[in-house]
Amino acid sequence: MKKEILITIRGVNKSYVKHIVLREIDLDVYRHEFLAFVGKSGGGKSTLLRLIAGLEQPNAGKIKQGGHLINKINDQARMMFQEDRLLPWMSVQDNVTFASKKPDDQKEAKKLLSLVGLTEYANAFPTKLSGGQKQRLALARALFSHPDLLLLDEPLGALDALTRRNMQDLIMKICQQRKITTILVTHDINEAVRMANRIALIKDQLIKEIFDNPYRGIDTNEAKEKRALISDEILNKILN
Ligand SMILES: Nc1ncnc2c1ncn2[C@@H]1O[C@H](COP(=O)(O)OP(=O)(O)OP(=O)(O)O)[C@@H](O)[C@H]1O
Repeated sequence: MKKEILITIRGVNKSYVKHIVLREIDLDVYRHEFLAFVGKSGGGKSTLLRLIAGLEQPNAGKIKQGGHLINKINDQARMMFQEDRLLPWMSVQDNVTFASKKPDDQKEAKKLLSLVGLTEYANAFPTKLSGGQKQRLALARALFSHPDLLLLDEPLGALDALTRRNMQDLIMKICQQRKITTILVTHDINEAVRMANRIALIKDQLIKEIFDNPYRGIDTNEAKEKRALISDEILNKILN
């Protein structure tokens, strides 16, 4: 089956003052894929994500989604961050709908809260939620307007190992079910290799290499071993 391209990035450079963060970035993102960006801290992963989100503009080159130039905030995309960015004065359900009272929005919010396992907290305030529950609510909010593209900037970084793993599974399941193209920035190479079908290594301001990962989301011993090998290879390439 021919893969459909959702996003094209061509010849993108990004600098801050005289500090070059990204250069000569060429990348196609396929519709419905799960792509991860990995690399050293400060290497430009979040910058590339913000460029795709239209929160920043490149100094040179073009980014297009569905053929349209991203030259302002990308309204087809939603982002999730390490911090939950919830609105503490609104109920859990209002955080999903941004306090819209339209019956269809309420219905969709209920569906999303059920999907992320927060139905019983719909009328509570976010302060009642644990860290993991807050990130589940942030996920529900990001999914609210049926985005084509989900941009995840280290959203699981502050969670404990078990909660993190459950969130990884939930995100993978929902993105697959809802056919959402997803790009994840993570420090955790094992997480990238567990979740993504392609992993792009950003190094020396470039996309150095893209690793295909046919073993994502499979929990057999063989798949785990193959993923461990891919993780090792990526780690070696980051370090050398
Ligand atoms: N708004 C900004 N103004 C100036 N410099 C910036 C700005 N945003 C990012 N940078 C710089 O660009 C470089 C890349 O930052 P970026 O956050 O993209 O890296 P990263 O790979 O996501 O890092 P980390 O994994 O630590 O989050 C860093 O040196 C950072 O200091």
